[in-house]
Amino acid sequence: MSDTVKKLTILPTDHPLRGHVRPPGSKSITNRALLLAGLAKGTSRLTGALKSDDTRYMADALRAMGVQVDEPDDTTFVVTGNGRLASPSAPLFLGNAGTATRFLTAAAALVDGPVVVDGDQHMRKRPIKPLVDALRKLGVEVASETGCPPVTVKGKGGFPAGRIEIDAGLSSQYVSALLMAAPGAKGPVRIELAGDEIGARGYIDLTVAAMRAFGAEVEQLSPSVWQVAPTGYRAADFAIEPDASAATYLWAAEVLTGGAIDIGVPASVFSQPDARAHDVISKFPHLPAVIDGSQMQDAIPTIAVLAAFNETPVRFVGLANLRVKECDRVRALSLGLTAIRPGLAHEEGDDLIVSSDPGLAGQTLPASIDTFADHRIAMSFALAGLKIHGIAIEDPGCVAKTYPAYWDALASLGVAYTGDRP
Ligand SMILES: O=C(O)C1=C[C@@H](OP(=O)(O)O)[C@@H](O)[C@H](O)C1
Ligand SMILES: C=C(OP(=O)(O)O)C(=O)O
Repeated sequence: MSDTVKKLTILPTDHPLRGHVRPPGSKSITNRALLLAGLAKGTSRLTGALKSDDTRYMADALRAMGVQVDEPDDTTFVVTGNGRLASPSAPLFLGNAGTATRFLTAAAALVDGPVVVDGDQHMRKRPIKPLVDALRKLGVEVASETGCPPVTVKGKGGFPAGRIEIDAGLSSQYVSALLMAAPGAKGPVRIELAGDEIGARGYIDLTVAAMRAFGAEVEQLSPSVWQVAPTGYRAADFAIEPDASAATYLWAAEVLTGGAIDIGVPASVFSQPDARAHDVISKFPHLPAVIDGSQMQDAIPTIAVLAAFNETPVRFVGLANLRVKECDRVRALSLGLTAIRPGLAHEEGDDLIVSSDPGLAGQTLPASIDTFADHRIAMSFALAGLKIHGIAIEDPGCVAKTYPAYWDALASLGVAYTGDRP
C-alpha cells in the first residue's frame, strides 16, 4: 500500500466498553429480500434493512432493471415490481458484493434480453464458474471468459423445468442464487448439491425462509436436494433482523474489555449462521483448541483476532473458502497478526494457527494492518487496537461494505482514534 493510504489508529480503552449499540440490518437477508421483492408483482416494504455498499449495489441493479426502489428512511426499502426484470441498458456494476453478483447472475436468466453482471477488481477474481455451468445445463445462454465476473447472460424470460447439480464447495451463494431464480422457471426445478461439501449451510436455510415469505413453494427433499415450484413471487412486508456477523465484533469487544454491550437482541433469536459464534466468543479467554469455521465463516476474522489474547493457542480449520472471499482471509489474518508480533500466527495448508498471548494486552506494538479492502479484516483488527497501543487500520472506509457506522458505533462506546476516521 502507498504512503498516502488513509489509516485509522485505535487508541486502547482504559475502561470496559459499556453501552447500547444495535448492529445494522443483515446484509444477507436484505439482499435476498430486495431481489425477491424486485421479482414480485406489487409493493413490498422491507424494514430493519441494511443500507451499505452491498445493498446499494443490489438496489441500484434492480432500479436499472425497471424495479422501483424507494428509501423512505435509513432502514426501509419500499420495492415495487411488475413481476419481471427488464434488460438493463448498461452492465450491472456490483462492486465486491458477492451476494448481489451471484444472486443477480441467476436472476438474469429470467430477463428477456442480455444482462452483463460485473464487479470491481476484487470481484473479478472471485469464482462464479460453478454457477455459470449450472445455468448453462438448465438451458441458459451464459458466458464468462475467466470463470469470474464479468458474466454475460442472454436471458429468454425464464428457463425450462429441470434438475440441476451444483458444486457449492467454493460458495453456498451459487445454491441460493439458483433457488431464488427457480420460481420464475417454466416448471418445477430440482436443485441437488454435488458432494456434501458446503460451507455455511445456514445461508441456504435463510434463502428458503425468505423465498417462502415471498410466496414461493420450496420443498427440501433431503439435506442436499430442494424442489421449487414455478409460482413466481408475491409482494410482502418483511422485517429484517440485525446482522449477526456485525454483532460478532460487539460480542468480542465486550469479552475482550470485560464490558457489557447491549445489542438489543439476544444471540438466540438470530437465524443467521454467524450467530453460532456467540457461544464460542463467550468462552474467551478459554476458547477451544480447535475451531471449525465452515459453518460461521464470516465470524472467523473476529474470533481469530480475539484468539491472539486467549490463554491457549487456537487452530482454525474448515477455512478453505475464506481464501475466495473479499480477499484471501486466511492470508490476511496471518499477515496482520504477524505484523503485530512475529510468530503470533501462521498458516498450515488452509488452517490458521494463532499462538495466543494474554500478555499482549497493554503492550505497545506498532503495526499497520493491510486490510486488502476487506471490511471484516478492518473491523476485526480494530479489536486488537482496543488492547494494544499502535494498531493502525489501513483503508478504514472499507467497512462501508456492510457496516458503514462501525467506527461511530465503537466511538459511542468510548473508543477514541487518531488519523483518518471515515
Ligand atoms: O449467502 C450469503 O448471504 C452469504 C454466504 C457466505 O458466502 P459463501 O457462500 O460464498 O461462502 C458468506 O460468507 C457471505 O458473507 C454471505
Ligand atoms: C464474504 C462476504 O461477503 P460477500 O460474499 O457477500 O461479498 C462477507 O461479507 O464477509
